[in-house]
Parts: sequence; C-alpha cells; structure tokens
Amino acid sequence: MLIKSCAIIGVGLIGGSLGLAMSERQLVGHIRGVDVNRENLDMALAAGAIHQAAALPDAVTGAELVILAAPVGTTQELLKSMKPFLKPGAVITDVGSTKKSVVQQAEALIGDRFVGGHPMTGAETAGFSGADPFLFENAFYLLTPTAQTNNDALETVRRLVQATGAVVMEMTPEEHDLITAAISHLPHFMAVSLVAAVAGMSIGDKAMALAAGGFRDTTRIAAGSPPMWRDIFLSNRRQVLQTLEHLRGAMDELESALRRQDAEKLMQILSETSAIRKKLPVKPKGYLPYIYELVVTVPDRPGVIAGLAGMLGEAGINIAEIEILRAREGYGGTIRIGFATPDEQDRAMELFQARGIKCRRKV
Ligand SMILES: NC(=O)C1=CN([C@@H]2O[C@H](COP(=O)(O)OP(=O)(O)OC[C@H]3O[C@@H](n4cnc5c(N)ncnc54)[C@H](O)[C@@H]3O)[C@@H](O)[C@H]2O)C=CC1
Ligand SMILES: O=C(O)C(=O)Cc1ccc(O)cc1
Repeated sequence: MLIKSCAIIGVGLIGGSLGLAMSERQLVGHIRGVDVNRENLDMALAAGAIHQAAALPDAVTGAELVILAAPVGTTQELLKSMKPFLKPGAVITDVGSTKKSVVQQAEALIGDRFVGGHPMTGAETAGFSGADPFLFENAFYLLTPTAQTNNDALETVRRLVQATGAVVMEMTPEEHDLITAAISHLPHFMAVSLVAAVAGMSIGDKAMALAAGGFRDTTRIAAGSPPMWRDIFLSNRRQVLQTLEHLRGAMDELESALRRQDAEKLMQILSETSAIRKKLPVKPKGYLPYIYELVVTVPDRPGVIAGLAGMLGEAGINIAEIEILRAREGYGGTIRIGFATPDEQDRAMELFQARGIKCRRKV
C-alpha cells in the first residue's frame, strides 16, 4: 500500500478509473469519493472504485492525498473550499487537461504540495459508466512540477501514477499547454467545427446518415463532454488560438493550391503529410504494448466467429482482441483479430489461408 487514505473529487471517467486502478492494485487503504452527480457516486461505490461516498469538506479531512478529477473550471472553487480542512502535509494533485492556469491557482492557494497531472488517455464517454481500471496501462501520464513543487509530494504522485501502469513524463505547465493545444485541443476544435459545418449544410441530415470512415474517424472526439471541453478551451484559450493560426495557415495553403488547380502543389502537400502521418508511433494500449492484427473476411453464417476462434484455439493461438468491423446480412463480414506476437499473427494467417479463408495483415 502506497497511501493510507485518499479523496477523489469527481468520480467520472478519469476519477473513477483512477479509483478502480488504485483499489484493484491495493495502492490506497481507504478511498473517499465526492461528486455532484449522485449516479456517478453510486456507481463508483458499487464498483469498488471508492470505499465511501462523502461530501466536502469531510472527504478531505485526514486524507494524505486529494485527487481533483472534475472539469478544470471547478479547480479554484474546490481548492478554496477544501483548503481549511486539508491535513498538514497532504499532497494534492489533479488530472486536468490544461495545466498552467490550474497550477497557478493551486500554488497560490495550496503552495508547494500541489502536483499538476494529466493522463494522456481517455475517451469521449463522460461519467463513471466508462471507467476502466486498465485505462492508464502503458499510457503517458504527464506531471508538471514547477520550481516551487515539494520533492516528496512529487515523488508520492509519481509512484502512485507508475503503480497504475502509466508511464510518467515531466514537463513545465507552459510546454504541456502548448503541446496539448496542438495534439488534443486543436483536434477537438476541428472536430466540433467539422460536425457543425456539415450539419449546417442543406444536405446535412442525409450526409450524416451516410457518414462513414473519414467523417467518423475525424469527428469521434466531438461527442465528448461539453462542460469538460468548454473548460479546457477557456483555460487554454491563448494556446488554442495560437495553434489555430498554424492550422489556418495550412488550410489556406491547401485551399490556394486547390483554387489555382495546382496539381503539383496538391501532390506535394498530400505526400508530405501522408508520410508524416504514417510515421506516428503505434499507440500502446491496454496490457499489450503492440497488437499484431489480421483482417479476416468471412461468409455470413451463424457460428462463423466461433469457427475461427475454434481453429485458433486448437492451434494454441491466443486471441488478444476481436472486433467485428463490418457485417451485412447476406454478404458476410469483416473481422479484426489481434494477437500479442507477430509469430501468432503469422501462424494464424497460414492457418486461415490453408482453409481458404480470405485474410490480410492490417498495417
Ligand atoms: N475524458 C478524457 O478523456 C480525459 C479527461 N481529462 C480531464 O479529467 C477531468 C475529468 O474528466 P472526465 O473524467 O472525463 O469527466 P467526467 O464528466 O466523466 O467526470 C467528471 C466528474 O466530475 C463531477 N463534478 C463536476 N463538478 C464537480 C464539483 N464541483 N464537485 C464534485 N464533482 C464534480 C461530475 O459530476 C463528473 O462525475 C477533466 O478535468 C478533464 O479535462 C484528462 C484526461 C482525459
Ligand atoms: O478520446 C480520445 O481519443 C482522447 O483523446 C481523450 C482525451 C481527452 C482529453 C484529454 O486531456 C486527454 C485525452
């Protein structure tokens, strides 16, 4: 056990997942949870993510560690209301998606025992129902200590975060906010704008009904929690606007090439960005650092997946992940099967091909 008692303020997706990860691994003796949403609190309690539902200030009384996991706009009020009740020496951390303003507010109120944190993993589903004890496995978890931060407090948070399976990376709050503006907040801004733009077109409804791969992939995050994203945009406003300038520049260049019907320029931009996109590192997810995948096309027959699973099972090949990508009555379907090793992927491919089952490696 790393910590005797902890309070999680906000037991939604991230706070709930941390609670589950900490209790499953017995990292914390007693966890109290606070939430303005009774449903999330009840679910967190029932799932064992927290041991006790509480209210402020009781929840933080005697707690060695307090984790703020509500939208970033609540930080200041929460810290103000809990400050007089904090145990001397208690460590406070947060999981907010923006850091500079949060850390400034917290240091002004709490001092050197606040450690800014941000797990670089999550989903577009809000609330405890999406909580997952393995959410942090192999995910980057950014910590943003400042010159003020107490070393013991930092070490406490670092050890706890590492024990959830995450990979800690440290940077300044300023660097954090610019990087996340570019790779998280700007994409969200774009996804929201794309949904709004298409929805506003006269063909909007029909287009949405037909939306497949590209539109879905590019806009998935736009389904995220509105209060959470409102707070992120407001708190990282300057950096989001700064990165937006770069996006506008890139869009202007592409637009101008299109207006001029400049095929060469279009090819140059498309080739350069395609090469950069292909070089993105494979995202480690879950327990398995990498997944080696096959895409299998099967006929539309009951029991066809059981058949594939049976073949693999008999050959001693373990299925790490399985997903039905497309299925149409009468046309069969496409199934993605993930393996933990390239050897299993090769053997599965040979096995399927020997039986005349169409399959290919997914890259
Ligand atoms: N959703 C994601 O993928 C990620 C979110 N974050 C950050 O984590 C924080 C929490 O986000 P999620 O867990 O996704 O949102 P969520 O909506 O699932 O959970 C937030 C919880 O906080 C509660 N809450 C709101 N105001 C409160 C208050 N004043 N006192 C107590 N509880 C309050 C809500 O009722 C909700 O249960 C946010 O700061 C967000 O920026 C960080 C990484 C990833
Ligand atoms: O759903 C996704 O892919 C996300 O990227 C979720 C997410 C949202 C906010 C963060 O600060 C970090 C991660």
